[in-house]
Amino acid sequence: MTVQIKYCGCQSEDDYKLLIESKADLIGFIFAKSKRKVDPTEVSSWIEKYGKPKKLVGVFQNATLQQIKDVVNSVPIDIIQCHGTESVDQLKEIRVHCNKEIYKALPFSESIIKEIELYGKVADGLIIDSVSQGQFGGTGIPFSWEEVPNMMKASDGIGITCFIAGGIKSENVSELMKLHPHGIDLSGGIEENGKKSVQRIETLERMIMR
Ligand SMILES: O=C(O)c1ccccc1N[C@@H]1O[C@H](COP(=O)(O)O)[C@@H](O)[C@H]1O
Repeated sequence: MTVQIKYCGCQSEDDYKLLIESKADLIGFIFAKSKRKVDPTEVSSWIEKYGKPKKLVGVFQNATLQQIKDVVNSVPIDIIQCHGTESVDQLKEIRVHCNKEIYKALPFSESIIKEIELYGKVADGLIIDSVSQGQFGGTGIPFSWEEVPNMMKASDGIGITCFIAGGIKSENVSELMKLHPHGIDLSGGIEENGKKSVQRIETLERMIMR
């Protein structure tokens, strides 16, 4: 199976131009509290200007249904990524009201297989990310990847795509690829001075050889 690539944290018109030309399957925008947070109106203007050749993801963290609806009504995203402590029932409610695919980010922990089995029944995709110093999302720090094969097996068992996130970059992506993740999700690892970097993206994509 070909690995899916998601590049997240698109912050500017220049980032968007670069990412739509990349090998990414998915491009993510952060609508949660973050140094990468973007304004929906600005995002819409980039999409209008350059088109939408990739699937677009909106990232939220414990947002209210109304906050999510406000973004979905103004930006043509395909997927809502819930990157907080949203419950299974909240995901169901978001799906009913927003009519979009739902991805759930799960913090890597000892109970990750149980979490995959629980959330995999309601989400369309899962993202396993690291937690560092209470921060979840955009940490730039990888978790320990030994469990990746078991996580993929558990996700295969329920027929769901599972991405690995957290501190992935060209220097460590080969190690991760040997464990055959369904998808990889990167933000900081393709940035230089807070902007998406063509060199970093090209180097990473050479390592993946997709
Ligand atoms: O990137 C952020 O700033 C962010 C903020 C809040 C929630 C999620 C966020 N990003 C997600 O973090 C991972 C990748 O991060 P990194 O490669 O370690 O920098 C990815 O799932 C993004 O969607």
